[in-house]
Amino acid sequence: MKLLITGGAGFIGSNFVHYMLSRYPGYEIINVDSLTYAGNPENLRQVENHPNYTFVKADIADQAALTPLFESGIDAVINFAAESHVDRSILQPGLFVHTNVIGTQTLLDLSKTYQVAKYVQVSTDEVYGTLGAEGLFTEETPLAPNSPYSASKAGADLLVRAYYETFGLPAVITRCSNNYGPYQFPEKLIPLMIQNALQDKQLPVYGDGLQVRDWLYVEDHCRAIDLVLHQGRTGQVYNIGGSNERTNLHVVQTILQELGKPESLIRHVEDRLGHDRRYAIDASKIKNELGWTPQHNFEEGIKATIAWYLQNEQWLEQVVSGAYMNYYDTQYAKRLESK
Ligand SMILES: NC(=O)c1ccc[n+]([C@@H]2O[C@H](COP(=O)([O-])OP(=O)(O)OC[C@H]3O[C@@H](n4cnc5c(N)ncnc54)[C@H](O)[C@@H]3O)[C@@H](O)[C@H]2O)c1
Repeated sequence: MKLLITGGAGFIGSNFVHYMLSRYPGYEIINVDSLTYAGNPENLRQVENHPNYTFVKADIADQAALTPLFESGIDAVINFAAESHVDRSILQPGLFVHTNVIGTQTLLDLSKTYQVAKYVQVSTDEVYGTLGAEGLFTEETPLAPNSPYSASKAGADLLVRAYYETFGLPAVITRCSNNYGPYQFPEKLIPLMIQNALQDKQLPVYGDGLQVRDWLYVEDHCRAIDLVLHQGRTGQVYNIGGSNERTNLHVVQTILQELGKPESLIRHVEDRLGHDRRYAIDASKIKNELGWTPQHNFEEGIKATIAWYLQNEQWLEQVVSGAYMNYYDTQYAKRLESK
């Protein structure tokens, strides 16, 4: 089987490339990634010489660059490539429309033209908007995105649906909750807090920190996508979530405890604009239909994640020293000063 994976140099994509090459050594994998600040070739160093792995640096919205890859015969596309950080989408919505909407539409067109057998769109629970204290997102929950990021992902999901309905493209959508684990860029909550705590820097927590997220260890997400790729019914949406609801504050406190650092490092900062209060997933469809179950609970997964960052401090230093991270740090510094 020949797979085109996009965004494979990012957090979830690189975990998926590792997962697939070890689970299906005979599969051929082409990884297309434009290497934005979030894409890091170091994430794939261990597999770069694998005989069945090819890396292609390209923008998923660049049809001319992608056409020869599709001409070479692709069985399935798994689209991870995205601008993925909500805070950045508030600063630069246009970039999110370019990659998440136009990029997806470009992949859909090529998948249609070259008749790929399966197209998997990796989406997010954020397209459903926010929940109150009760309830869960099901696949029937109406889309109500609140950030430019989630709006661009919802736009992509609607295009995928339209290509299935209009052209019969064999497409399927997954909507997953918050992931954590190795290779996550340290602008996202868990690696950012680990990194700051290790350096005895303040840990900026938005608002009261009582926003709830449903955390899933990245390997469990990879296994879910593997099942959807091979067995998921086309035209369907599958929610993926770990039933690990935790407040952001609890997550930060857990990291501090694990690292033996004081809670006095926590600094509450002005809340994110339009910050969703609670996400929680009903994953019964993928569990009942495809037999998926998460294998990692939060307590064990967060320990493994912290251990990985401790063992890979060089990786952390390398990504943090990038210009974009410094730019981003200054945004945080401004927020801290504004309090
Ligand atoms: N991280 C999460 O918790 C989470 C949860 C649910 C769904 N998702 C979705 O999963 C996917 C992967 O998320 P992630 O956290 O790994 O993101 P990430 O930001 O870590 O990685 C994104 C990757 O896409 C690449 N990319 C960006 N723009 C591109 C373009 N125009 N052309 C080609 N490559 C481009 C980047 O270089 C990077 O390697 C995204 O689609 C995201 O919406 C993420």
